[in-house]
Amino acid sequence: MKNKLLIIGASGHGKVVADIALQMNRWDRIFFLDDNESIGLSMGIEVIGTSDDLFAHIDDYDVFVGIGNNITRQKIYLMLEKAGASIPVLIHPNAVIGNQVDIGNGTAVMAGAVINCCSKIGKGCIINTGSTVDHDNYIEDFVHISPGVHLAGTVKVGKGSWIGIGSVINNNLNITSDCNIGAGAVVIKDIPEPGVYVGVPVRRV
Ligand SMILES: CC(=O)SCCNC(=O)CCNC(=O)[C@H](O)C(C)(C)COP(=O)(O)OP(=O)(O)OC[C@H]1O[C@@H](n2cnc3c(N)ncnc32)[C@H](O)[C@@H]1OP(=O)(O)O
Repeated sequence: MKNKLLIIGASGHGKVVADIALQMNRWDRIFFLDDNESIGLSMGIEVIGTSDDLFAHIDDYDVFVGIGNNITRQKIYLMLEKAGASIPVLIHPNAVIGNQVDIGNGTAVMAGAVINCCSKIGKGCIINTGSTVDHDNYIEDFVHISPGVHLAGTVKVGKGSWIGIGSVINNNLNITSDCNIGAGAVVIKDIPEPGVYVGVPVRRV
């Protein structure tokens, strides 16, 4: 662990990530990188360069990808991992994490999220504000569980899937990789095919 943190992405998601890092009180200094060169400061935190500058900083900083898009976050995360970057886990102090929960590097757990016992969360995930991930879930890498989502017990969510805000997933279900579940959806059966699913119960669109 380094005493400085560099967050890639200074807009919406990156700011929430920075807020968690500040609340964790673990780093002496926090900075952003962002490809929008017009952003000098975000949340009062200095933007010190663009993604082109990333590898110049890798030895001196812990690095976290603060980008909400699953594909972009995965791409940058894998580059960082390959380069040997130190990538922390960020957990808001007001998240609740149960016993025997395993959380991969590069994952952010936002305020009010609850991850119950024996769940495994992959790397580069977002467990967003006020979502609940109940017991024995398996959330693969680069998944986004949006704000207010409820995953019942023993749910599996495949790599890169995005579970939309306020949706509900019944217990003992598998959602495959690269799915996009719409806002407010209810999933009552396995989803074995990648795609976009909306409604109550969900239908593919
Ligand atoms: C902190 C944060 O902000 S985290 C981010 C939180 N945001 C989210 O979770 C966003 C979730 N995204 C959605 O719900 C989106 O609407 C998606 C991804 C499901 C669909 O987006 P698109 O692929 O662009 O689909 P599009 O908008 O063209 O809609 C396709 C059809 O699905 C319907 N539809 C789209 N979303 C929903 C939804 N959530 N519930 C019900 N129907 C929906 C549309 O009305 C449309 O129906 P029609 O063909 O009969 O007219």
